[in-house]
Amino acid sequence: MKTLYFECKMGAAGDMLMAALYEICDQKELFLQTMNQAFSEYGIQISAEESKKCGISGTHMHVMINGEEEGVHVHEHVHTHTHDHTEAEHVHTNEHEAAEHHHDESSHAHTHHSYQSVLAQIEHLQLPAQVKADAAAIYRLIGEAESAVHNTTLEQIHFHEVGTLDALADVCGCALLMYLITPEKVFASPLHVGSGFVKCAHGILPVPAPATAELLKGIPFYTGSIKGELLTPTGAAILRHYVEGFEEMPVMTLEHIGCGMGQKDFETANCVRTFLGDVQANGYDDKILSISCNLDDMTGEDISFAAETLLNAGALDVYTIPIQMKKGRPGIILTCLCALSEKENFTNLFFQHTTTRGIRYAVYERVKLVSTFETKETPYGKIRIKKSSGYHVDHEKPEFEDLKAIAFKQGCSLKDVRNLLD
Ligand SMILES: O=C([S-])c1cc(C(=O)S)c[n+]([C@@H]2O[C@H](COP(=O)(O)O)[C@@H](O)[C@H]2O)c1
Ligand code: NI
Repeated sequence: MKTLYFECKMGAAGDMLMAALYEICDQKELFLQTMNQAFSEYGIQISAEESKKCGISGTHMHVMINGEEEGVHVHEHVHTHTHDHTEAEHVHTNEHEAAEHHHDESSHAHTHHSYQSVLAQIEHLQLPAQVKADAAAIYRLIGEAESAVHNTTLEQIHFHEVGTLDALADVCGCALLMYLITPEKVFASPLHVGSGFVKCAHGILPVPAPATAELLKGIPFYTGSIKGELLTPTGAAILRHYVEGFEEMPVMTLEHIGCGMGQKDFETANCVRTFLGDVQANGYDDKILSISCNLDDMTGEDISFAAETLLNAGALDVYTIPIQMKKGRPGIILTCLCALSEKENFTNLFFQHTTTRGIRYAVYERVKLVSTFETKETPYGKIRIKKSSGYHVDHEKPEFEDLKAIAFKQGCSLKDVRNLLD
């Protein structure tokens, strides 16, 4: 089965995803021609250039607007641009601001885009209907996240950076490339979001930015030690729209590898990698590492902190088992499951956050069913249905986090929410 895997160990922004997809697309000329024709009326010119980071060669996508690169905002990983607006907060909810408007400031001219105006721009583009539908769905995700963050409605929100023309080009570019590549299955790694703060039109925001955090609901992500915004709202929305599962890379026979570069340089190569290949339809087998230690001198609070730290660092699972240790001491086994490649990282975390002086490793062979998601509409919102198949079985199950969110919001039982699906 033709499978696409996004490796987001350095997060993702729209331009990085577009570049990573461009590298694995075998219709590069057609892509550039279609995009440049569709966006010519906006003075946008898209080109692909070789970029090297840490000695690795990849592609950086240049989005030039009237001859200037990515005018209003930069899709790099530490956004240092500020807009010195006099308004304290920049989600505009006034009636008179329902259409686009501009601020002419001494330093720059800055446009705000309503959700409806972005949808109208997408509809007007000369792109295949499926591409426009995907781009609109991605902007709906961003719009819903924005309206949740600012406690307003889709009709009233105004986008700042995410509504600019270069962001629109990134979203449409990714949608067109996905259309040309046509993978049957799409997976991604858990997402590295970065840490610290980011400056943007709203002011200084914590990382992940609030809109990004909304978009991450139900998706495994981690912060890590790199300071800066690694995952942007646009990157998160594109991945949320296309990706069926955020997990370890399945066992696949590779055909193409892509490397999409960000603009900023870090000690670690700042890129999204794409892997396109064949995954056996029956499920897939791989190996995982189990790391354990016995503990008899940590408090419940400290053990819980250690477990949470391991999960935040990207562990596949963390659990404790009560045991009876020597000298009559009650204790626990703390176990973390992770990818083999993460052995050193998790070993360091075990020694840093527990009192243990030794840890044990076990490598397990694992088989997994192939999972896909479908979304069902209910009167109280969407519920994702996880479908798992392979090894002569087919299961389906509503996502518990979706059921829980609706049950809490409506003040009803989980059974009531499950009944909505009948
Ligand atoms: O444009 C808007 S409305 C916007 C909202 C938010 C919130 O978290 S709320 C954050 N940002 C920041 O702007 C850039 C956008 O980068 P893209 O690559 O997604 O276009 C980023 O730094 C966001 O954190 C914008
Ligand atoms: Ni503004």
